[in-house]
Amino acid sequence: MVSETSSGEIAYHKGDILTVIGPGTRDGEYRARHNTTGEEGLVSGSKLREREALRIDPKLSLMPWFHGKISGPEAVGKLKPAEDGLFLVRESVRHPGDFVLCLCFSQKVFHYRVIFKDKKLSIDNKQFFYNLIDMIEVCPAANFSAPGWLLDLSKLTLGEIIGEGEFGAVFEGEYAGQRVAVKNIKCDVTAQAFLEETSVMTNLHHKNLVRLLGVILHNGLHIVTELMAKGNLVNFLRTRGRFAISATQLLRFSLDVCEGMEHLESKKLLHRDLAGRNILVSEDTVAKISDFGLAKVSSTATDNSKLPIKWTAPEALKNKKFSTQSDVWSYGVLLWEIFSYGRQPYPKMSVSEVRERVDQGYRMEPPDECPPDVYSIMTSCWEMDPKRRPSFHKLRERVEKELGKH
Ligand SMILES: Nc1ncnc2c1ncn2[C@@H]1O[C@H](COP(=O)(O)OP(=O)(O)OP(=O)(O)O)[C@@H](O)[C@H]1O
Repeated sequence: MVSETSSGEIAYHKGDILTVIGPGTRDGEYRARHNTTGEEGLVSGSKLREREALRIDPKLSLMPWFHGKISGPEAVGKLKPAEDGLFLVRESVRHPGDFVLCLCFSQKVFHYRVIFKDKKLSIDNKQFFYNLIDMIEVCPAANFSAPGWLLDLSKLTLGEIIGEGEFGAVFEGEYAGQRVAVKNIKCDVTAQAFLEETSVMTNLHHKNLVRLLGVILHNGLHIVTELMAKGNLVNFLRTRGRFAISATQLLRFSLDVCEGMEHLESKKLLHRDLAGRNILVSEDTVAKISDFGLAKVSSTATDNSKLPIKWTAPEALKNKKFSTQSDVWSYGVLLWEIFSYGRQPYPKMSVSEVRERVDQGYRMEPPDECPPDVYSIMTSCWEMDPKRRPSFHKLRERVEKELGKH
């Protein structure tokens, strides 16, 4: 996502950490990405100070994954049980000063040597980092976990089609004895973009985030996730309705989604397409967020015309300013969907009308029989000024409190 001020300069405060990603348009200027907001833009070199390489101290709590100078077999011992995605970084015994990343996949531990070139670190010689913390934050997510998450085609059995997405059909299936959902993406370009984005999902484990098991490269790309037997939340609510679903259940769904979003917030990850259609319901009626990390694929590949206008915050529509706060706006709309039992937001209004009127301060009425405190949570998510919207952490507390009353 590229979001910049009108002059193309990146917005930052003193002390923020930026990653230089290339030269700027003028001498002494760089293109940089903000490590926290993810924004990209230009910055003058005179404003930058190189972040010092962090001293490698095994006690440093910022790096619980750093285990100092230990041998390969010792690392394997520490990574037991070898759960997929579990990793540590060690200093090589044979080559002191060299670092090795040890990553578990499929009961095995893979050792990747960390390349040190021009005072920078890399795993793949493509992306370079000033220190291990930055590398670990990005690498398992972006570069080498995706190949590690390749599943075995022979263990997959495909069943019926259970859904149809923008990029292809979704099948029910079984993988190594587990019930799964499989999304098949045939278009090469889209598949490549998805493959890069799914690596974000591999690192996220939370009870309210749909779990990605891995991918299969065959006939395009197959994305294998846990099966969410009760389908998407909007259909779930519409087909059962207010006589079958209690207000407590609606609050439980609201809390489920909020907890999932709080987890993304804590990892500084954005969803960008939070909406009822992207929430799935499990066999035991737990709501989980899907398509996180994937939303970027559609928003970078397309222009504004593809944005889900009715769910997108005004500043994101206007200046592409996506942030956790713009996800909070969408969460407010999602709450409205939940409490109206799956109605389309801004009923009877066209998207252009919504855009214009919301900008002028119009907000949706509460759904029928919506508890006033829940409506007040929604409207707090729809503050025009993103800074005035609550965090997901705060929202979780408010929804929990509401649930306590039921
Ligand atoms: N893990 C799953 N378990 C059960 N059903 C699923 C699962 N994933 C998707 N589905 C079903 O398939 C439908 C389409 O899903 P998909 O994520 O492809 O759609 P989408 O929201 O259009 O996403 P995208 O825009 O990424 O293609 C969902 O609405 C849901 O009914």
